Amino acid sequence: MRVLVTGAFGNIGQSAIYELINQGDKVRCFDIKTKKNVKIFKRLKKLYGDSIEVFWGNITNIEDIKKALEDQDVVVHLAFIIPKLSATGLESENVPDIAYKVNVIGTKNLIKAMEELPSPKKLIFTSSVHVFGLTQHLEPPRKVSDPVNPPEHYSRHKVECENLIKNSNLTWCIYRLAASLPVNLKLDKGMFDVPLSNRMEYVHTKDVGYAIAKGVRSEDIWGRILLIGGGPRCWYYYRDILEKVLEGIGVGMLPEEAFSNVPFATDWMDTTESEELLHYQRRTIEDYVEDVKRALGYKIFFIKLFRPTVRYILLKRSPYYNRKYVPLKVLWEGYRL
Ligand SMILES: O=c1ccn([C@@H]2O[C@H](COP(=O)(O)OP(=O)(O)O[C@H]3O[C@H](CO)[C@@H](O)[C@H](O)[C@H]3O)[C@@H](O)[C@H]2O)c(=O)[nH]1
Repeated sequence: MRVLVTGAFGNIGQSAIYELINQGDKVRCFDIKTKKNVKIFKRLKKLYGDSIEVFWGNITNIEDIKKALEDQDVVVHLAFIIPKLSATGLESENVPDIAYKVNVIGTKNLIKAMEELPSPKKLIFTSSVHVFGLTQHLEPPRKVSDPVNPPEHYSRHKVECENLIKNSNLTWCIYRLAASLPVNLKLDKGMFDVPLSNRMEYVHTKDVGYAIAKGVRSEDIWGRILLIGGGPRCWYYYRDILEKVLEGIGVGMLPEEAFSNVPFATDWMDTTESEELLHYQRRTIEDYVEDVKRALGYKIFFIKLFRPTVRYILLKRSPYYNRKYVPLKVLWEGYRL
């Protein structure tokens, strides 16, 4: 199959490309031409040869999309400005107008361009658990039949896009993703915005890529909204996820007072249907930590060596950590080489 992937060089995009090519599909990547994306494409081209091509373009320009759509069978639409750990370096909540243009107008353009084709194509769109809103007071897990209640620009954009897609004449499937962290993890101050006691389902980016690749070839997913998460064994509190990652890379867990206590829009989800259809739940958070360690390589030695300094720098980035001086005990906690 020929698959057009928008936002191909982001976190989920790169995982999807790998799995699509692995199952024998040809991938056309649609993304903005930045230095970083050009570098990623060069690396992927070396690995995948004729199975991959690129179409540099802007999702806000419908003519770019029309050209990219030629001869494709399925579209996987990932291009979006997300709230945290965004590949673009922009965060939807800081630049809501720019984000709206890319997220909603971009999706509108894509739908319009696809609808104008002689035979409209299939579309997989990645939405997010965020659309359920702040649900910590409700009994988990979230079900697909639960109402949406988007609390921020990003999830309002997702709900608007979901509705546009549902009301289109395309053959569509919507994947609402749980928290899926990139393997090349950057620890930025956004990590402090989630309360440690917040429920959060984890899903490995490679498993999302696998679910997308399986979905492209599936007969059964169309017309459905699927909740895509790691399943009950990946039902965590944010504290568990963060602790595993920070311990794994040698930084060590940071004190509770550095974190927000305003609830965050993540939760556990009922993924029974998606797992039955796609059989994608293959990895756990432990696999992720190993992947992050591998990606960091020798840098882990230096993180461990300079652990108190790294902890100091991180804590000073927290908008919630009000202490003028970070106690030595906090900085040196768990230090060993
Ligand atoms: O105008 C733009 C802005 C962004 N992008 C690309 O979109 C991708 C976004 O990637 P990233 O920021 O790493 O996001 P992901 O973690 O991959 O986000 C995926 O998963 C999210 C849910 O977790 C969804 O909201 C997103 O749509 C989906 O791309 C990148 O390649 C960007 O270059 C564009 O093509 N055009």
